[in-house]
Amino acid sequence: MDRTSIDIYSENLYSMLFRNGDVGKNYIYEYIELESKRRKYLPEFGKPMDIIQFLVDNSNYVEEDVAKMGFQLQRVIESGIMIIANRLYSLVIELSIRHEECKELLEEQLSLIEMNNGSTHISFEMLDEMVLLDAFIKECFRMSGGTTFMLRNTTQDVVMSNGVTVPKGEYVCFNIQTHNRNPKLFGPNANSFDYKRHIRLGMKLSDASLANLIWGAGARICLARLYSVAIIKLVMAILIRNFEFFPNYRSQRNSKFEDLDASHYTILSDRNKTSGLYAIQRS
Ligand code: HEM
Repeated sequence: MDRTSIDIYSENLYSMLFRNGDVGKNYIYEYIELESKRRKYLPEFGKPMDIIQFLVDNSNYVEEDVAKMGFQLQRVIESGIMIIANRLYSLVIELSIRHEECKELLEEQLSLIEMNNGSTHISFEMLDEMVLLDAFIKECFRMSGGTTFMLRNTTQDVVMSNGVTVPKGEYVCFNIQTHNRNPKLFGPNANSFDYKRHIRLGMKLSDASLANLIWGAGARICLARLYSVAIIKLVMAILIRNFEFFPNYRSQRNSKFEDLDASHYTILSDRNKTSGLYAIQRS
C-alpha cells in the first residue's frame, strides 16, 4: 500500500506530487494506524471523544485497511466543512435582513479593534469576547432547526413514558423546531428573534444543554463543536467588519407553502427565486 497517497482511488497522485516536492509527506495513515491500535488498550472511560475514536467505533476497516480509514476520515472532514459552509450561508442571509442587529454586531467588532490598538488581527482568545456575535449565531441556529433531527434506529422495543411502544428496528427522530420554540425553555417570546436572550440566560453558542441542542446531546454529541464555533465566529467577524449584505429576492409564483418543511431559511432562500445576495464593502 502506498502510504503517501491522498486518496485510495488516486494513489499515485500524492506520490507524484511528493516526488516533485509539491507536497510534504502524508503522515495521516501512520497516525491513524498507531492511534487506532492504541485506543484498543485504553479503558472505556479513558477514550477521547474525537474523530479517530468515531472512526474506530464505526469503521469496518480498523487494522484491516488503514487507507480506507483515511479515506473515511477525509469524508467526515469534508461533510463537516459542508455543514459549516451551509450554516454560514444561512447566517449571511440573516445579516442581510437584520440590519438593526447587524449595526450592533459591527459596533462590537469596532470596539474590539479599538481595544486592540487599531489592529484588525483576530486572536483565538478574542473570539470569546464577541458576546453579541455568539448570541446572534445561537439565535439564528435556534430558529432554524428542521423537524427531522438526531435520527435513530431502535435496537429493541422501547416503551415511552406515555405508554406508546416504539418497536425494534424503527427509525425515530427529534423535532427540534418545536423544541426550540418551547416557552418553558425560551420564555413567552420563544417564537420571536431576540438574540440577547442568550446573554440574559448566560448561555454560549458552544454550550450543550436542553437550551442548545444544535450540537446534539449525550454520547453522540458533535465532536467538532468547539472547532466549528471558532471557524464560524471568525468568518462572521471578518464578514461583518468588511461588508454590508442586502437581500435580492423575488417572490416565486405558484409555490405551495405546504409542499415544504420550511424553516425561516427555506422561506427566504428556497421558496423565493433568488438572484442572490449582494454585498457592499465597508469604507
Ligand atoms: C455548524 C457546524 C456543525 C453542526 C451544527 C453540527 C451538528 C452535529 C450534530 C447535531 C451531531 C449529532 C448528530 C446525532 O446525534 O445524530 C453531530 C455529530 C457529529 N459531528 Fe457535527 N456539526 C457541525 C460541524 C462538524 C464538523 C466541522 C465536523 C468534522 C470536521 C463534525 C463531525 C461530527 C461527527 C464525527 C459527529 C458524530 C459523533 C458521534 O456520533 O460520535 N461536525 N454534529
